[in-house]
Amino acid sequence: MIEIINLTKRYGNITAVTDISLTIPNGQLFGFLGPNGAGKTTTIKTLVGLLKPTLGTVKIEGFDVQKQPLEAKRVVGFIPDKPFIYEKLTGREFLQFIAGLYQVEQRDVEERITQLLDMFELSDWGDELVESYSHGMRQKLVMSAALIHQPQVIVVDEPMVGLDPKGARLVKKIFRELCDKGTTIFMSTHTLEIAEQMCDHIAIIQKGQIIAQGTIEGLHRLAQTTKTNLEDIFLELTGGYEMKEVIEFLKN
Ligand SMILES: Nc1ncnc2c1ncn2[C@@H]1O[C@H](COP(=O)(O)OP(=O)(O)OP(=O)(O)O)[C@@H](O)[C@H]1O
Repeated sequence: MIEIINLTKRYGNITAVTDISLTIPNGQLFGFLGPNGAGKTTTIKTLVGLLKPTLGTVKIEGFDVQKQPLEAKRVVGFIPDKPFIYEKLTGREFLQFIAGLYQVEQRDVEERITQLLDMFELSDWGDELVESYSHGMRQKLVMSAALIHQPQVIVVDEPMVGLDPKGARLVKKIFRELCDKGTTIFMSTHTLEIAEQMCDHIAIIQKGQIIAQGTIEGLHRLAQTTKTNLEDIFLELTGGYEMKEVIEFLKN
């Protein structure tokens, strides 16, 4: 479970996030949808303890991310949009390194790595250096690393950007299976159709404020029946050109 309570984040004079509150229950695949610069990454970095809120509180599985950072970090897996990976390690070595940081029981590490490489279709690449990986393979390796300690909550920034359609469908399947087993996923995206294809519940952020939230059906209804500017926002968010192929593939 994730709780965001009256979160505000300012950078100097710029207010990136203004008083947002959200509760995401266990097992939900939650979509955080908004155009560029809306405040998605700022919220995500606050959620995982990389930024300190100006005001408000963020809790992961009941742990206050500011006051109980170690407890919170133990139960969360973070997949950033611009990940850092050690190029001179093999995929397997990178996962061993991350398992060490999370203090995964030594006797479980190899089995877990084998499972993850298999799950993300990287088994043939586990012993190759990361520097030889494609962008999509790196992304799948970073996702494997975020799952190594079997977190109850996953926070992921724009997971589909840079994946090819096959990779996107694999990630969609893995996320759904994780949620079905009770994992909570908080996922940002700037593409309405990605949110539509993947998420149980969506909140729309614009200029740092939540302007609507609900199921995708509920949001479409709201866009048609009220005098909000939701329709314009939907137009802005609908199918970024670069995502068209991925979206088509996800629909099947
Ligand atoms: N380190 C920073 N210093 C100053 N302003 C920042 C900083 N990081 C973000 N901002 C500003 O805060 C606002 C929200 O940015 P943020 O990166 O959270 O948006 P986003 O929704 O993730 O956008 P994108 O989809 O482009 O990644 C923007 O106006 C941005 O310029």
